[in-house]
Amino acid sequence: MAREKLPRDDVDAALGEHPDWKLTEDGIAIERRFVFRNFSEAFAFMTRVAMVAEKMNHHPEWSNVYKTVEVRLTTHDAGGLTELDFDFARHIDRLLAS
Ligand SMILES: C[C@H](O)[C@H](O)[C@H]1CNC2=NC(N)=NC(=O)C2=N1
Repeated sequence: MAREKLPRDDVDAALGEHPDWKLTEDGIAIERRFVFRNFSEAFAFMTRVAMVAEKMNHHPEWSNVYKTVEVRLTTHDAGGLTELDFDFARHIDRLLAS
């Protein structure tokens, strides 16, 4: 999938399909905060997301404090949001459900 920056209308439409993700202030990324029962579950989630990132060759900007993981998705090569970011968000949301 090309790393083509999405027009704002497409971003808004995609955001509608991913209600748990918010557009960042700078408008070039989407972000979501996950809170788990403990550090171990948070880290297990990060390990699974890392495997998806490697498979997609598309990597998150993220932070972890104890049982909280904050994830920011953007396409560095495009300087903004692409389909890959929303694909990645969908994969991440599915991990939560599994
Ligand atoms: C060379 C390699 O394919 C690129 O640097 C990939 C790696 N992972 C990436 N991750 C993200 N989020 N954006 C990118 O543009 C990107 N590019």
